[in-house]
Amino acid sequence: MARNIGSHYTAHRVLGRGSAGTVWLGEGPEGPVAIKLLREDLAADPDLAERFAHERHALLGLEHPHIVGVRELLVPESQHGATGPAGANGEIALVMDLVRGPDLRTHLTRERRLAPAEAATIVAGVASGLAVAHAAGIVHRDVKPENILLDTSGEQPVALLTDFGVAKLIDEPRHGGRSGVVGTPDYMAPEIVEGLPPRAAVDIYALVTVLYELLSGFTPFGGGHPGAVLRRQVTEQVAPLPGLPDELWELIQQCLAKAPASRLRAAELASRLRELHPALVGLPPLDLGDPAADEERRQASGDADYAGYAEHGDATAALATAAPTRAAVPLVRGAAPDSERVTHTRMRVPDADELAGGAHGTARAPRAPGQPRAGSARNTTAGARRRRRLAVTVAGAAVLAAVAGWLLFSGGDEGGGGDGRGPATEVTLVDEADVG
Ligand SMILES: Nc1ncnc2c1ncn2[C@@H]1O[C@H](COP(=O)(O)OP(=O)(O)OP(=O)(O)O)[C@@H](O)[C@H]1O
Repeated sequence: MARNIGSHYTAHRVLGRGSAGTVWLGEGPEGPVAIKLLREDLAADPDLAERFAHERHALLGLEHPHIVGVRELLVPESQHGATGPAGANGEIALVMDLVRGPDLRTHLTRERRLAPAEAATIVAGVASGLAVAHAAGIVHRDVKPENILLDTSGEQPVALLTDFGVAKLIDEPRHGGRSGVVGTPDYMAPEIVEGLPPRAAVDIYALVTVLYELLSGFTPFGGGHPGAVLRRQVTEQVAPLPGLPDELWELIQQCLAKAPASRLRAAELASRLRELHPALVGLPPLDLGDPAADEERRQASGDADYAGYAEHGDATAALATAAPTRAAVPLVRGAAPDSERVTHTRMRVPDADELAGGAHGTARAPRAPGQPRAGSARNTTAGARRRRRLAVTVAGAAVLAAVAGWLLFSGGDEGGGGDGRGPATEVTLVDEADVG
């Protein structure tokens, strides 16, 4: 049912849901738009509304061919002061350019692996958008395939990064309150796990993790329990992908360096990928085996919905019929899932004995390059439809450091069940719903 958003916009139908809210297909004075309505509990937080209002210029000022433009920001009347228009009914809404096409997750789920030239083009575009944001002092903090949209309305698909600044705004500590770390473990740079403040290099790490995933069909350190994923981010080296040109592989390794300063900057990443592009043209997707799973995945991803995006003449209708393919995935503090298909798991803070107990059971069987990690939800067909994300809320940096230490020294890829002790740290594990 249509609803009014502010005085100029109408939301018609849901395009998709994320952890922070729901994205609607809407209409404004200048035509179709996408409207992201923040969850009610977030919008009701006066501090958060204030932060959004405060960041109005940054959010609205980011303009780049590879960034989804934010046209308007609506915040509750009492909060916005003289900074901009009010959202109706106490809502916080971001009015965005409507992108006519699937997100990169949907595309990758269907294709399983992309040809190196296509992957490089997508990532180079997003990197050039990041370069502009970083130059403006804005770190995205949640780069992942779900936040990269593919505009398929032109001759060539164009990748656009969305959700700029939202993770940061939601994650900022309340006055005198708890600080938090929000993210998606598979894309989380090691320095975040170690409790350092996220700088531009975390976006590079996440984006090149996306590049690796586009090429291989899996993330370098994904699979198993989120705690194990975070531990690998800090301790493991990335496994090589056989068949990649050396220069591309070297670039990937450099950008997945544990030390943030060793990574390329966004503009360098974009230009290096563009320089490499001619050598990548014509290379097929990596052959890492398992064609039966490829076909199953393609069917499970819903060819009919996807085909709708390719109809340039009626892209908006295609968007409408394809939505929503995934359910809410709470990543954020106090997330209240609005889907019945999500689950939560809690992981407690280790006690002193466990922290002192050191490593046990961390050894994993060696994995041939390209082979799925044992126990990896991501790398099974079912796993393609059930993705895991994580919210880590900590009561201060000291607790985060303890958790990081525990992640480093505790064992077991599937461990982490809690017994209710140590409520200071909460890890919320969410299984994303079936996209089929
Ligand atoms: N500007 C847009 N134009 C068209 N569709 C959009 C736009 N922004 C978001 N969407 C659709 O809405 C869905 C939900 O977006 P949203 O940003 O809320 O969540 P997410 O990024 O998938 O998850 P999370 O916020 O939990 O990381 C996206 O997957 C995408 O399909």
